[in-house]
Amino acid sequence: MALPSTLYDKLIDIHTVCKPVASDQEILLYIDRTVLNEYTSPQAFTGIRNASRSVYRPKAALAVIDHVNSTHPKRTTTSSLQSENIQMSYFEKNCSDFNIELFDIYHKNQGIEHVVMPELGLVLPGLIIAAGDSHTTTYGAFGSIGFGIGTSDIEHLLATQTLPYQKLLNMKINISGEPPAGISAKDIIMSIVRNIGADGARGYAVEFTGPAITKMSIEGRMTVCNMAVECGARVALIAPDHKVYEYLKGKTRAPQNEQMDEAILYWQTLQSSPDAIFEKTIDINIRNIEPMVTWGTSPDQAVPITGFIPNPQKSKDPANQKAMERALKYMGLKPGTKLTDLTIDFAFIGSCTNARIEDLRAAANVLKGRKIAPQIRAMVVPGSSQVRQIAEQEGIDKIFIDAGFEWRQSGCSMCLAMNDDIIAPGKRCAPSTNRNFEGRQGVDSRTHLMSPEMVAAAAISGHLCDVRNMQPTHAF
Ligand SMILES: CC(C)[C@H](C(=O)O)[C@@H](O)C(=O)O
Ligand code: SF4
Repeated sequence: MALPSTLYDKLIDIHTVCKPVASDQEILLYIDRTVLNEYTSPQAFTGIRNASRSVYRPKAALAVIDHVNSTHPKRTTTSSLQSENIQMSYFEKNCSDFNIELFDIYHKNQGIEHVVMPELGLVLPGLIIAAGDSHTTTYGAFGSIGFGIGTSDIEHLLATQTLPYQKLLNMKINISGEPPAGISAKDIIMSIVRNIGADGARGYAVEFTGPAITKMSIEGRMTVCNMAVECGARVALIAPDHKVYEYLKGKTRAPQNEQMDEAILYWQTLQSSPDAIFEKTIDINIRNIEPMVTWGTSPDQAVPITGFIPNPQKSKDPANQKAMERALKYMGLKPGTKLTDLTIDFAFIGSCTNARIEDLRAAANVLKGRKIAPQIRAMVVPGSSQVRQIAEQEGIDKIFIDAGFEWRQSGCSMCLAMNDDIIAPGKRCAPSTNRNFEGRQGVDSRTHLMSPEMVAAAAISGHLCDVRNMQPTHAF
């Protein structure tokens, strides 16, 4: 009889090509798929070229332009900056030289890699997907192991379809309780990150379990797994269930017909054994959580919207006290200020955390028939060109435009400001993204992370605001 083991251990086991030898703790792991972007892949391709190697399984890779491209509503050869064009054309050359399928900015499937992969059905339960981007953890929503790798690992992966890998410990985060009305998956993961800290899950593969997860949509689960990396988890996992199978049915790149039936039979076996051992278990009840907002420069520096800017003097840990003081200074904030008193300059709905169609619908529910505050610049950057198209079919673009938002093309955009979507120094932004590091949205920019519904509410009122006080005017 097989030993009890976690889903993570089982998947790593199935993919192990070689066990560690002697004192070396690393195993050699088979990787099923990867997704490449123009920003983290160039050196990997250069390395392969310099060593006269080829890509071992080009069909196991998909390439997407997302990080640096312009999101200007009209896509032309001149809409991006010159440096961006150079990066994009080098990527195009690499993909064509090594036979890798590429979605360039004119392709109907272009978008943020972590939105594109699932929507095509390329993320399947039981797969291991490694990619040059830390938010590859998103794929855990499908019971797939996804993790981020550096550029030399991308080279190794492309050349061999394997990676040397150090196994992680197992952590279970069990989420119980009914979420109160007006609470989204983003609020749940933000409150977990706040609770366990920015490195609370460092060294662990986290499996999320519990009734709140079972009830959550696949999009919500993606948001949770996406942000799990913000508490240090290199792998996030949710055991696949019927919602995953339903989501995948009919997706262009997913198995079709009998192959799908067969796949589901296998996927049903992908569960942690009931008596599996997790090195750490955390129980979180979400019965009382509130919409969350970050006040500082790390995703764990967050408070409920009904709260106040915290006082570093109250922290017992001197290192934390210092970090809080620095964050307050950078953010231009004073302890004791009411969160809802903070006025904003920008509102941004985008990123691989919260720019799927479900997120756009949720924000549009709040915005319909309302106008954003006059001093604010607001933009929606759909997670993918497909999301953009669906939104246009549903008339969501009009709701955003009527409210005063710019309706842009897809990309990472203002999530990390590598193109020309940049927040000016000292300005405050309410985005639906996942990182609020210093300079993340532009030099000296100030970021308050929140859910897309909360971004919509902030854009309307001109300051941080509790979306629960703003009745939706519409429901999709
Ligand atoms: C640019 C890339 C290396 C980075 C990541 O790995 O996550 C980016 O996508 C981010 O979100 O910070
Ligand atoms: S949208 Fe943001 S978090 Fe996601 S891959 Fe792009 S830069 Fe990274």
